[in-house]
Amino acid sequence: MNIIKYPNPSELEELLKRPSFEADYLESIVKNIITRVRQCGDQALFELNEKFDKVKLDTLIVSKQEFDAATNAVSDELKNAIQVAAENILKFHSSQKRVEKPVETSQGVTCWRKAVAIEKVGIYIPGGTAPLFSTVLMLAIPATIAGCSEIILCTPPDREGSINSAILYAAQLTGVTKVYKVGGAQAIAAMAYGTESIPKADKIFGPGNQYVTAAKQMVSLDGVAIDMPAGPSELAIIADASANPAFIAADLLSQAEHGRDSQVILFGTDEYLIKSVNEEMQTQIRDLPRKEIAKASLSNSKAILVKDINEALKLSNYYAPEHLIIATENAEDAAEKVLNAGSVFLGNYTPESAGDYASGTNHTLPTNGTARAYSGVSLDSFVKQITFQKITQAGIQNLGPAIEQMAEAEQLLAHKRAVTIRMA
Ligand SMILES: NC(=O)c1ccc[n+]([C@@H]2O[C@H](COP(=O)([O-])OP(=O)(O)OC[C@H]3O[C@@H](n4cnc5c(N)ncnc54)[C@H](O)[C@@H]3O)[C@@H](O)[C@H]2O)c1
Ligand SMILES: N[C@H](CO)Cc1c[nH]c[nH+]1
Ligand SMILES: [Zn+2]
Repeated sequence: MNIIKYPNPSELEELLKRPSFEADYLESIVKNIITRVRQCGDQALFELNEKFDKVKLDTLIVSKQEFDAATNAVSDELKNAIQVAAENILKFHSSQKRVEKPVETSQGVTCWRKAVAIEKVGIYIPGGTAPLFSTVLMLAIPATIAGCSEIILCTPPDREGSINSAILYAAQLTGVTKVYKVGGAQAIAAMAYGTESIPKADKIFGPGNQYVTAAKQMVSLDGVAIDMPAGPSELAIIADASANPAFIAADLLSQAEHGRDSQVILFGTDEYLIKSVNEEMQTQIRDLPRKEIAKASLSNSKAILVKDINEALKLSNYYAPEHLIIATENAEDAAEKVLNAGSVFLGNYTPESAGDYASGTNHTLPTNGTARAYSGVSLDSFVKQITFQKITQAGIQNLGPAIEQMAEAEQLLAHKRAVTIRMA
């Protein structure tokens, strides 16, 4: 990783730039894909599967036999691990349920709010470079807790036309209704507009590469809701001399191995630590099967020497990482000053991989600086909050004059009459 010492504020924008495709190029490719799916439905999906995933299919839906075979193919050890993760994700997301009490805002006027599940949700499970079955748990478990009645899933097939067994096992375990063999921007378009085989969803969830993320953003302009832009993985680490360089190197590599366009940033207060982390990474990368991917993403990454923890926090808040590890003395104190991040990991024994798989928090998180305003997926993502109100006859006498005044001032006299007629 490139080491940068004490950067000037004027250099920050360039220094902390994310790797990305040229926007016009990405937009034109994704727009074409969406248009083809809207015009030709399943036929376009079959053609795009051939073009991008090199597989010729004659049906998109996963059959019962395929689900059964997948359940048999997953080892007991992996099933047990999935169970541990699923229980923690269930516990953490169930704790997010809350019931609000009705409020009498004025005498005779009662208002309340109720969370109601989004009926049809579409979840995208990445499968281009790695089959992310953990993402099935992260999306389908909160959808099930919320009570969504239809949970459909799209994921790219391999060259034999199969879906990874653990993805199918996790889908079955968590109540996914149907699974379809299609990936990329075409899967997002199919769930947004519907095709002969794939039903239209009310909201689309899930991470993916830049094509998937751009497609989600484009279809969201057309009435379908999306969770957030959850693109290529990112990790920032704030570390001081108390951090363990081998742990830090392992964490940086863990996100670098996701994809060539992943990015990892180390903000260190100690030059010796930064050097040791770099050396450790060179050793640890050697036996990684995905070392070429990790190397490519490390070329987009940086280690930045800063004067102190406050400076590191300032830069991290500016960068707004998807994940932030704080490996410093008194990490909890530093955490109080985090303003922008998707998910934060504190201390020396909290690897980011814990949140990716099994601690309970959600790993579908905002990237590309959108953590400045977006939250990661949670139970709230799968419900809409509907407000209700009930006004008694005495209540309308009480509140009516204020409404009449305001309606008259806005020159909306039919609004005024709807109140006056009840007060007579
Ligand atoms: N932010 C998060 O919460 C989060 C969580 C998990 C994973 N991720 C990220 O998700 C991404 C997964 O990416 P992936 O590529 O492995 O899988 P993916 O499933 O997102 O994308 C694969 C699909 O991309 C399409 N595609 C490939 N090349 C194309 C091209 N030239 N033109 C048009 N479409 C093309 C293909 O249809 C293929 O099916 C990684 O970047 C990872 O870092 C993010
Ligand atoms: N780190 C990814 C989110 O950026 C999530 C993930 C899934 N599997 C492994 N990691
Ligand atoms: Zn990960």
